[in-house]
Amino acid sequence: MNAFDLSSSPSLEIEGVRRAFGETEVLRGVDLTVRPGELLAILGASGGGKTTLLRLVCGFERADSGRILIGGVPVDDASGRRRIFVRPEKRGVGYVAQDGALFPHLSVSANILFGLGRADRSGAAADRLAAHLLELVGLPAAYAARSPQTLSGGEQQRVALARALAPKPRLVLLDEPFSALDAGLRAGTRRAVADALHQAGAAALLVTHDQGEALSMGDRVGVLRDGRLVQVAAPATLYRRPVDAALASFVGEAVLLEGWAQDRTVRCPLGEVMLAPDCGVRTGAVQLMLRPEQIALDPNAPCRATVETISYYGHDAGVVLRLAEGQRVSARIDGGTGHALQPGTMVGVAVIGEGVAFPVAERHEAAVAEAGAAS
Ligand SMILES: Nc1ncnc2c1ncn2[C@@H]1O[C@H](COP(=O)(O)OP(=O)(O)OP(=O)(O)O)[C@@H](O)[C@H]1O
Repeated sequence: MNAFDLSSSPSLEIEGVRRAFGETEVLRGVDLTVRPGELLAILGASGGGKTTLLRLVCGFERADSGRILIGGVPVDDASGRRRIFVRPEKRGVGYVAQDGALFPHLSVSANILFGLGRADRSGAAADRLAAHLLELVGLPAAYAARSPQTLSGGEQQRVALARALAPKPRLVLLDEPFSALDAGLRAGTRRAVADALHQAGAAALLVTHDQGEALSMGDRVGVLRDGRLVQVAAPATLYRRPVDAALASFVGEAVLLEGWAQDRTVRCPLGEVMLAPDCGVRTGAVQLMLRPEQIALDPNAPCRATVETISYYGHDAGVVLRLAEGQRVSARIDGGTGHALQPGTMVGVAVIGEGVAFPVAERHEAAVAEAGAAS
């Protein structure tokens, strides 16, 4: 077994946690479980309470109510009569900050071993441990003697992860760990960090405002909104089956159209669109949600639209189409086809696959029903 195989490490449980600063309630009842060995990404807007959540788990903040358990052991319990609060250094949690926060006056190796007891920080065993951790995060063992300033930002973040893993924590917390990296370094560093965490078997909670990061790294992704987790699901489920229209737009680009649902189809300005079987929508006024890659240009399609704008990205292109009834929809199409398009061109528009529908509030329902009956 790998010396850093922590797959038996227990998970994190957060139960009904609330935290306010003055009058502002930042977390309003958060419930979450991180399974052993799982990388769970929390996606939320800036100022939404992501860092506060991590600080609560670390023990840098205290919950106003609710409980936090690490490995089944309560570390912060404000739910009962007896207040429990375990100090940060006793929680067995590793932390990777936004900028890595490496000590510039220490070597890479000394940084990695910093969190260990004095006796474990020197000698042949310490050197082997540093080399092993460097290998785990995908860096050459020769980096041990280097100074952090001589490393790229992405390499520094890998060293920060190696440091967080050195004391074999039960849980690693990552607070927007790639936000300071440029796009070129970000993708590779994300992959290296996710691989190292999985190899170490460490459970991890990562917070980010970057949906691409959350979807690509998380085994599951939770969306924090208005102080609550509105959905926690596998990345593909979150993308394909968001629980509401606002979440659909927050997690990727969404095409939202008003329509009327009946018998697993929605009648909308794009024609009749099939609904996913697990959509669970009853007959009535709905907002139909499709993703831009589900909107295809098809000369034979009866639904017609005018090309308004084309954004060419090379491998693909984003096209804004105006339907006959005036609604705008975004399509993501093949780059070559997009390059050949001209604004003002009339095209046929078809839908690929099934949509998801959200019931609209009752006050809209009457108006949409009326429009549906008239068409
Ligand atoms: N110690 C504090 N005292 C008062 N207000 C605080 C404190 N810590 C956080 N807040 C406030 O709580 C809210 C949430 O902050 P937090 O840092 O948790 O958000 P975030 O989602 O991590 O944001 P970002 O993505 O911008 O880092 C903010 O409005 C912030 O100003």
